[in-house]
Amino acid sequence: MAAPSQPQKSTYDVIVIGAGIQGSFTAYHLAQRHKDTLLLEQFLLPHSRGSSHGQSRIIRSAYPQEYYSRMMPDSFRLWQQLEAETGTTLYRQTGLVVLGLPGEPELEACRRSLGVDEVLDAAALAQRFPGFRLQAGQVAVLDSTAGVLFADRALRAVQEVFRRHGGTLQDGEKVLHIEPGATVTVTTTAGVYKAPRLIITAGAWTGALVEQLGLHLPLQPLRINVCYWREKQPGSASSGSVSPCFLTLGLSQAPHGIYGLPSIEYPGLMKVCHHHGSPTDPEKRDQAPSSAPHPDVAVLSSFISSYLPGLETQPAVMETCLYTNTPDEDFILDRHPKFSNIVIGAGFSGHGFKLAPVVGKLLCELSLGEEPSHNMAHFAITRFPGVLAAAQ
Ligand SMILES: Cc1cc2nc3c(=O)[nH]c(=O)nc-3n(C[C@H](O)[C@H](O)[C@H](O)COP(=O)(O)OP(=O)(O)OC[C@H]3O[C@@H](n4cnc5c(N)ncnc54)[C@H](O)[C@@H]3O)c2cc1C
Ligand SMILES: O=C(O)[C@@H]1CCCC=N1
Repeated sequence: MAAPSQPQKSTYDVIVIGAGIQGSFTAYHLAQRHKDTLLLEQFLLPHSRGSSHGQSRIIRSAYPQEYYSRMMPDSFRLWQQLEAETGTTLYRQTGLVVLGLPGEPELEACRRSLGVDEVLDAAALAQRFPGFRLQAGQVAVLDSTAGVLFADRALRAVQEVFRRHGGTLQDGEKVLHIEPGATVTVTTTAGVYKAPRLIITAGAWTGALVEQLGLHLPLQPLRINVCYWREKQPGSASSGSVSPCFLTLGLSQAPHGIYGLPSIEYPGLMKVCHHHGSPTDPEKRDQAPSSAPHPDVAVLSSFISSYLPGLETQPAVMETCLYTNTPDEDFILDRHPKFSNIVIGAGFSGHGFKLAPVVGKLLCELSLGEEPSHNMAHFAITRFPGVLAAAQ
């Protein structure tokens, strides 16, 4: 006979909506500060419907924008802390090469962000990493700190520590309504909860959730094809032990950028993706016909023939994932302009995973009314005009 069910607890110090990597790290920091925290997730965990699933993500210090590169030491430190707390390996150092043209402003900014850097020309790159072929005049900047984060494992680890610190994670429970006020009331498919503070980290669903709070954020969800490409000779081009991650900056063949990771999750298959996708509604992402032409795959095939000749030019595996882009591709980490006890973390624009430990810390600090530990100027909601035009 089932035990009689406990009356459901309904009041917390903080409620966090969305248990992707950003919401989970936010909840982790709150629980470590002894805040009684409820983390709500609409899908049963683990799931592959948002942005944080899959085996791998790039972590790197090289960033064209110094406000991200300055956060990276803190982020590496917090990832290591999570590894120690859970006794799991979450990161493999592989190095990363940034491919571009010498003098190109973003590439030069990346070089500066590294402090000490190493620049390889086509011949030096081919000698060091035989899988890569640069075109004449192009160079590669080497970030030796970079590597691969084991994404699914990391998400499990951070949620495990959150729970260990007394946090409550309820999955399969979708937030339907948010009532602002000194006490915020959150109604889900299963209950009603109250807290003096709310944090929204709902990924591609954030735009719709904050609309009901009178906020129109310029967030564009994109459907991304995650492509894996087979090595012509297994082990030749891209083995995880000898090959770095890469990304392109400012190459005319790939204006949005292309990035890749060595064969780690699927032996013999290298992950190479376009840093762009097609606009989508997260509720309708499965309705895209599978036979639709994939212009990004054509871009990738052409790039692979030129730059990674050891790979076959048709993808062996294709999965999907979501980006949520802002117009400037900078994050949104801010309080609601009218309801200061509601904090929003969104718009990670396809590069937020590596920084999630810091994002979580900043959202926790904002919510608790503390001085944020990094410069927040680039993440303000007010950089977008007219967001409150529809305010209640
Ligand atoms: C293909 C791909 C490659 C990437 N590569 C890199 C990389 O190499 N390096 C890097 O740093 N970053 C990378 N990123 C970006 C990174 O993965 C994302 O920035 C990050 O995962 C965003 O996390 P999130 O928590 O904001 O979103 P999500 O993981 O989508 O989490 C939001 C959660 O909120 C839940 N939710 C939404 N609405 C509700 C509701 N009403 N009620 C309850 N729950 C709700 C959702 O179900 C979801 O689980 C990549 C992203 C993709 C797609
Ligand atoms: O954030 C990252 O490092 C990756 C690679 C470059 C494009 C987006 N994500």
